[in-house]
Amino acid sequence: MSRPSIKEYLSSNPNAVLVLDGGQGTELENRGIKVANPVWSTIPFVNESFWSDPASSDRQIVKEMYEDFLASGAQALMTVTYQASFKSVSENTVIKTPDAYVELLSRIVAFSRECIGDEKWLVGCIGPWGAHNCSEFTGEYGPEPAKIDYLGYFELQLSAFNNNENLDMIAFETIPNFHELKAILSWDESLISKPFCIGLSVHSHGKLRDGTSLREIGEYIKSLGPKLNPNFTLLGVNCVSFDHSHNMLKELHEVLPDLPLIAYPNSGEIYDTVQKVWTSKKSHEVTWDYLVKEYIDNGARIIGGCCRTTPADIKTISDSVCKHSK
Ligand SMILES: C[S+](C)CC[C@H](N)C(=O)O
Ligand SMILES: N[C@@H](CCS)C(=O)O
Ligand SMILES: [Zn+2]
Repeated sequence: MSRPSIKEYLSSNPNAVLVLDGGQGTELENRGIKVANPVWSTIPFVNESFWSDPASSDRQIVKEMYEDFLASGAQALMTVTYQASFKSVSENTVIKTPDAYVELLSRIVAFSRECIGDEKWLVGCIGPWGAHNCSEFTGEYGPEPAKIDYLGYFELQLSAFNNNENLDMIAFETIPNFHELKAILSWDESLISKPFCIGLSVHSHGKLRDGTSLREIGEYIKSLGPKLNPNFTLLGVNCVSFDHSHNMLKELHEVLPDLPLIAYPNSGEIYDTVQKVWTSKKSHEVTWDYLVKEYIDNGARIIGGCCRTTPADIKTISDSVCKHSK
């Protein structure tokens, strides 16, 4: 393998800041793939022609998307598996069995690795429990969120990613509910056996979508002490309001000053979960350059973009990372 472990790289290069790619799902949508369906951005891969037809246009589109993110300066790139839980896939596609599902994930990871080459880090993306019913921007997980079987929901995707050497890190993304976060943080090395990060889904007013304060989350993580899985590598925010994201990072950094952070906000648009479209009201009171500096000043070690951010945004981020990191 020609690349170092991402966790070791971050710890032995304490001033390095890595650039992550942008919102793959919405970027695929920009390029003509219809992602408004129950498995969202994973849709191109569930069609057998993606694998059997070398001239498949979807195959070309995914390849070109990765090429453009790489050309923009991304050093860590994500698999397009946000809504690829076994539940979402088996209930909504022709892929029904655990074996066929694990084979699908293995094909996606191998294809993504082929697209990005051996030098870059590949991050296995896992969306939250709430992705399957579109509650990732509300955190409303029903009357008994503590009783949801989170492990049962994530287990197959997680073990497939743990066992895949093409993946350098696992990212739990857009986590909106404190019970879900606590469940993930309770899993030891036998359940998450490679470096992992967690992106929180935070309201623009600065609380987790379910109302928990970031301070309480930070205090909870501190209270876990040595019980924390040593593979837990970064905490941060993703798919949050562009204009408010730096305040969230600041609050996390204040309570967890030694923990590497990750930040990748969305474009500032709002997702309509019924129509599955983004409102076009993009609000940018600040610039990427301002945000990148604020993120770095507040402990960010990986910076990128989430939904509706494009290769052009990643190029801007990459330039600002060069300018502001030491
Ligand atoms: C806009 S993405 C982050 C989420 C997609 C949503 N779970 C849906 O199914 O429409
Ligand atoms: N990283 C995901 C979206 C998370 S909200 C994707 O773009 O597919
Ligand atoms: Zn997003």
